[in-house]
Amino acid sequence: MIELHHLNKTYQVDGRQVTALQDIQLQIPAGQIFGIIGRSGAGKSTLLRTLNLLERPDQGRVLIDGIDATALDQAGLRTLRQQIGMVFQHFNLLAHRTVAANIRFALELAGELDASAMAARVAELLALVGLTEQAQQYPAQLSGGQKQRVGIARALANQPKLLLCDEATSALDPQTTQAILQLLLDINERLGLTIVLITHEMAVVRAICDRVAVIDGGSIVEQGTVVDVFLHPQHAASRNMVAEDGHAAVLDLAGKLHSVAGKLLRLTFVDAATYEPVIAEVGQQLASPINILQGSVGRIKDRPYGQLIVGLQGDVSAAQAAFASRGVRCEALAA
Ligand SMILES: Nc1ncnc2c1ncn2[C@@H]1O[C@H](COP(=O)(O)OP(=O)(O)OP(=O)(O)O)[C@@H](O)[C@H]1O
Repeated sequence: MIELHHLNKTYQVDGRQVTALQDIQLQIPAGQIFGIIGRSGAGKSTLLRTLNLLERPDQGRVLIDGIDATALDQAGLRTLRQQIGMVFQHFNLLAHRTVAANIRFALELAGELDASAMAARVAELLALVGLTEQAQQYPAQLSGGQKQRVGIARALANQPKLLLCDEATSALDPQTTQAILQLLLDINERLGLTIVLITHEMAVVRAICDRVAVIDGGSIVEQGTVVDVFLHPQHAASRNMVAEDGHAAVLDLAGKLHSVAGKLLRLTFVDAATYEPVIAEVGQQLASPINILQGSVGRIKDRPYGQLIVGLQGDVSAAQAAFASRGVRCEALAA
């Protein structure tokens, strides 16, 4: 478990103060994939770097499994950092070392294994990220996705309990992004390690995260499960992020449907309800037609969801009760 308590960070730029982090309060459960999403300049990198104290907060505490990282001496910090791997947007590989030697470098720095143990560990890591065949190639001979696989293998070399990902897929095309996200998901499930990632894309959060915090202007403006934040964003910054992931219509439609007769409802289906003929059943039960006006379906991590705006001629409370009894959230919207 990682706990951030009242973190503040200000930079001095040309004699003026730039607030990068403002009273950050976060709890990141062990074993989860936790996303921090925000626009450029929101404070994501600064926040991520406070987790391994690459950036020291001006105020506040960073607790990792109950240990206050901000109070550690240099030796304590070195030990802590060995338990934290980091993956970078631009890979940060050593150009003159082969793939295997790039991964081995992390083991050499830790200095805990002899040569044969290092070779065995490197082979294991290459297999984990699917690069056994490329072991003797140099970074310049690799695709972006392969470079990031090396970056991930290197970050995992010393068996960290926490992996920090700094826009790990932002330099990759959409297909490669999906492959790298699946690799991170696989690693999280197989090794049980906690992953904290920063991104400016809700699609990344939706694909693999369990929980998400939205950062805006250096403050956390919203946090929760991805299902809650994605389907019911409360803050304007979160709504914009969701909208950019192609979910705008359902979120913003309500105000544009003045001409529709009846009441407007937003229905949210998650998991099993997604596959049931709920609309038809409720329409029959209430003996009033339900008119589908707009909709969106997809997946949040491994969970199917659907969100519909419907028009209803009948009684809203009865409809809400009927939908609730079938596991569907139903909100009345102001038309
Ligand atoms: N070393 C620094 N010196 C001065 N100002 C900084 C420094 N690092 C960050 N900042 C400022 O702090 C604020 C937050 O920056 P940060 O890099 O954390 O944001 P970000 O959300 O990661 O942005 P991006 O997605 O563009 O990387 C910005 O206003 C930035 O200009």
